[in-house]
Amino acid sequence: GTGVVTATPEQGDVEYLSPVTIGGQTINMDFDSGSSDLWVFNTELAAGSQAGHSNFNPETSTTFQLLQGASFEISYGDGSGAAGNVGTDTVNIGGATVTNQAVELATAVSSSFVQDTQSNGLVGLAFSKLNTIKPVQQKTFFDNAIATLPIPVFTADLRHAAVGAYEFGNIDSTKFNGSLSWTDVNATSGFWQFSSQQFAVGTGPTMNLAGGQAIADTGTTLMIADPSIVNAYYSQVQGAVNNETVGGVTFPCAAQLPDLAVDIGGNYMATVRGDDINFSPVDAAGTTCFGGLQAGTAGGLQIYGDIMFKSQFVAFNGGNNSIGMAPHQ
Ligand SMILES: C[C@H]1CC[C@H](NC(=O)Cn2ccnc2)CC1
Repeated sequence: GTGVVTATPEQGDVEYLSPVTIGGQTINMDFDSGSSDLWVFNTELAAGSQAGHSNFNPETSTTFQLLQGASFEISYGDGSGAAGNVGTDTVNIGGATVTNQAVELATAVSSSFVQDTQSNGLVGLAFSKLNTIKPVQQKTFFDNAIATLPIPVFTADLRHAAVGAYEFGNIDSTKFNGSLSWTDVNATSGFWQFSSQQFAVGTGPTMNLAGGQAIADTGTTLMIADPSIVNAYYSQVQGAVNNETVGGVTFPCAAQLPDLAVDIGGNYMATVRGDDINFSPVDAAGTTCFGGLQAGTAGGLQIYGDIMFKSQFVAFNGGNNSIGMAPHQ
């Protein structure tokens, strides 16, 4: 069958949380198309880490089975991480159900996860080759579910400060304008990766980024692009500065922010709304704002995170390794 769950943004759209039922216990988790582990806060964790969270209890699940000798250890691009043991259980996401899903029970989590009490773990939706379970790597929920889905697809419909949805096995055409533009994905890296070699700032000329590559990453809050794109963009924003203290580009909150169009696989120019590039105030007075578009390393992999998803409905096709995109309706 298909599955559909809400995707509810935390304050400031830092991340989006969706209900996942594990062994009959429903827990709000962060769906991450940039990683491939499903790990959860649980009763094995130290009490101090469990505090404030929903904690899966493997002992009260009648379907949980420990995977003897298996463990996981994952670290994320922002320096956060988790590690622990592994079992299997029935995982149900809005009706899409996998009976023998690897469920990773963290016994250690980094402080940023402990502090974020709205989030109780991640559901990795990148390719299974990135799964960190040892000695035997396990599959993602999507990989396990794909054969039972009417179509081998999941979609992300993320919104600014509003409830959106993740859907498995169905493309809801009422959620986007026009038709989806499809692009082949290079899964070699394990990410939903595509070429992104052109961009345009506002109504300006299309510019080239030779060899540009990007991934679609729902688990990253911002949009991390090549410095050439970031410089071209903020050169059009009065008062934009590279603010070392804050750790990125800031600008006056009243600034007029142009849209940014980025090439998706040579097939489609995805327009990211300027409003969504005004990410958050950095000062109490709300005078100075932090940019949703920030620079990565020159020539490095670009990470199109939630800032892009707020403008674009995205379909991930695991049947033919492609990504479909269209503006939200
Ligand atoms: C090379 C890329 C670097 C950025 C990676 N994204 C994340 O780490 C997103 N995330 C998940 C939990 N906390 C942050 C994806 C790989």
